[in-house]
Amino acid sequence: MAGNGNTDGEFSFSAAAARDALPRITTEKGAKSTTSSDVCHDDTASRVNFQTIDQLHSLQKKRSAPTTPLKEGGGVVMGTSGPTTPVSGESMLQSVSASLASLTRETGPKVIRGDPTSAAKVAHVPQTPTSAPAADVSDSSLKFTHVLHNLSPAELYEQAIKYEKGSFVTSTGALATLSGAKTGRSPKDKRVVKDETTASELWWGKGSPNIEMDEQSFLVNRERAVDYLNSLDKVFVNDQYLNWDPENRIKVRIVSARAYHSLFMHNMCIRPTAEELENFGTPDFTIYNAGKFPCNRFTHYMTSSTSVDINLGRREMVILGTQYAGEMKKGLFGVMHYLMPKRKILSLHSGCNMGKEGDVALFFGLSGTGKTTLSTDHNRYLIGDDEHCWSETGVSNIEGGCYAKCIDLSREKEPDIWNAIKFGTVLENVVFDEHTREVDYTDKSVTENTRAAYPIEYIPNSKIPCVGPHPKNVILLACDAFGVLPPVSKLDLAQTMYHFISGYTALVAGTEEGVKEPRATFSACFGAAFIMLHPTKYAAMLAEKMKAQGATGWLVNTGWSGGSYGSGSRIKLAYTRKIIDAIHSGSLLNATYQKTEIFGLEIPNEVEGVPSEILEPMNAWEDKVAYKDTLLKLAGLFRNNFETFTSHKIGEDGKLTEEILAAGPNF
Ligand SMILES: Nc1ncnc2c1ncn2[C@@H]1O[C@H](COP(=O)(O)OP(=O)(O)O)[C@@H](O)[C@H]1O
Ligand SMILES: C=C(OP(=O)(O)O)C(=O)O
Ligand SMILES: [Ca+2]
Ligand SMILES: [Mn+2]
Repeated sequence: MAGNGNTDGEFSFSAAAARDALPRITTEKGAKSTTSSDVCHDDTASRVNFQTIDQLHSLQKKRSAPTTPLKEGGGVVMGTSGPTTPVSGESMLQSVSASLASLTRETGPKVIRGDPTSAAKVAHVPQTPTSAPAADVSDSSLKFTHVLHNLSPAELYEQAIKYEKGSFVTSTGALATLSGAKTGRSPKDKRVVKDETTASELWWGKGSPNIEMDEQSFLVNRERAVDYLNSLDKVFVNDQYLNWDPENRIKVRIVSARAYHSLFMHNMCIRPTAEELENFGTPDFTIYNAGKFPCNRFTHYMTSSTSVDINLGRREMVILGTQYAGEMKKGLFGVMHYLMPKRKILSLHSGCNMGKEGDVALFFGLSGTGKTTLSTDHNRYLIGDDEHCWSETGVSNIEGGCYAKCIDLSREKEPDIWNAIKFGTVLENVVFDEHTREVDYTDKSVTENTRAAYPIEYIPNSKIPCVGPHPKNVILLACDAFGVLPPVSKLDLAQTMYHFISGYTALVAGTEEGVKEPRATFSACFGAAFIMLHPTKYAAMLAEKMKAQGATGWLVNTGWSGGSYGSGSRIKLAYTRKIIDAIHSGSLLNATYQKTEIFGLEIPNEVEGVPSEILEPMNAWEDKVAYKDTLLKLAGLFRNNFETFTSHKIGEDGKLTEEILAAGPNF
């Protein structure tokens, strides 16, 4: 779309007209105009730039001025009421048309830019002429699919509110949405295409998150998603980037049915500038998100109506039967876990921040252990809350946004996250007052997994670009609902690797009535759901990098103290923050330590601002016998879990492997 040089007559206001859109009230005759007889003078005398209501409305919106001249001339023009984008041109439409092309029919979709409700005619990409016989023409090939390409948050708000039930503006300006039946990820419905290459490269079998599917079944699901998307009046297309490391940036395209999904990815991926969008070209990876439209069980490998399918060969992902937006971000994370190690870059399920002195810390941990909460630290620069890369040159965030849990969110405890929930932020599955639209963050009526997705720059001290030097501290977070792991312990390299490979956390079993027993989870590399290669590959890279950089490992229990869930209590966030402060400042490195029994963890005798009684977990338990029993129980769970890894070597270093095996609990 041309900036101001549009001459095709379909769109009639110039930038200058827009600037002077509303008539100025002039008071030429000074005091005279204030007399009662002249009161209507300005009204009658003022000149207007519009003759009709439609024209008036057309003046309300000023043409977006792209930051660079556009290549394709002024052929594509928006209507007067539909959303606009600063960048378009035929190349984008052609590229989207290719993305949406059917694999089973001769004819591709007719794509057209802009909102279908828009009054004006807009340019479209005609179908590529093919030698298809007339008999192959179907109704689907006769209709247009409108493409809403990289809409702005404001436009996406309007789309969501107009067309998506359950979309509302909250009192702080966030967009409240509902994700439908699925309010969390569906790991059991994840499928990865097993072909000749991936059969040997990826981690398959027991413990692996990669449940296989064949190419044919993938194509069936892909066609299902594409047909569904093409059957809609409009689809949303986001062209964005992953990874702030410019040399290892990936171009992603997300085709989705909902404005909610488009805004979510707008926030979560890296947002291209108008110039970058202009030159975007062909994406490296494409997601077809058909949302609520299900897969079906006549398709091989399908076991439910939800399927999240990754095809690394085709560089595509298909989502059917779930609208949970986290599937998209975590699906792409899986792709990075495949692509980055090939380039000798370690992908990390961790938060990351940096102190004023340039000291970088990583926060590993499973969902709910505190990556987002603890990496968002008012005294430090936020590099990212969830997905990172560690290359030869340092760390980089994969994403452009954060995805915070909102349950029990409070302004006092987490002011930066609280303040990030404003215009542009997607608020999933929260409950709010129907009149004031104030959100009740304690309300779990829809789900316990309420979420806010916001651009990283909504955190005031975010580090843009989101890159930093090599980490100094590697913090492993475990929310131990058994209450036996110390609030903090210092780890040697072998222990760090042991706990990294174990990937332990134990949460209480959600909202089910009467469930008192914590449920232990072991998830290799603190993110088994997302890794693609065998865990030992990532572990070997982490060991090598930590060794080379002299980084220190720490294990921090953000869970229970003084008893298991039910008798003890969760360690106060304020205490955990003090512990983290002491790690960052270096003061904890110089503390005096003692070793715990069984797990052999080095625990400090003192941490500033934390009651010393809780530092040794046994002290905090009244019932010492129960403590010992629980500790042994947990140690047994660790040992069982690690059995699958005892036959694997970590990297080339046989000695390290032995040390790692010896770094587990002794009993
Ligand atoms: N001591 C603590 N340390 C960290 N988080 C805590 C603590 N106590 C309670 N919490 C809560 O636990 C949750 C941690 O979730 P989050 O930071 O989103 O985890 P992740 O990003 O690892 O999934 C937050 O809701 C936080 O308020
Ligand atoms: C989005 C997710 O990440 P986390 O809970 O780690 O923030 C998820 O696991 O679905
Ligand atoms: Ca998080
Ligand atoms: Mn996470």
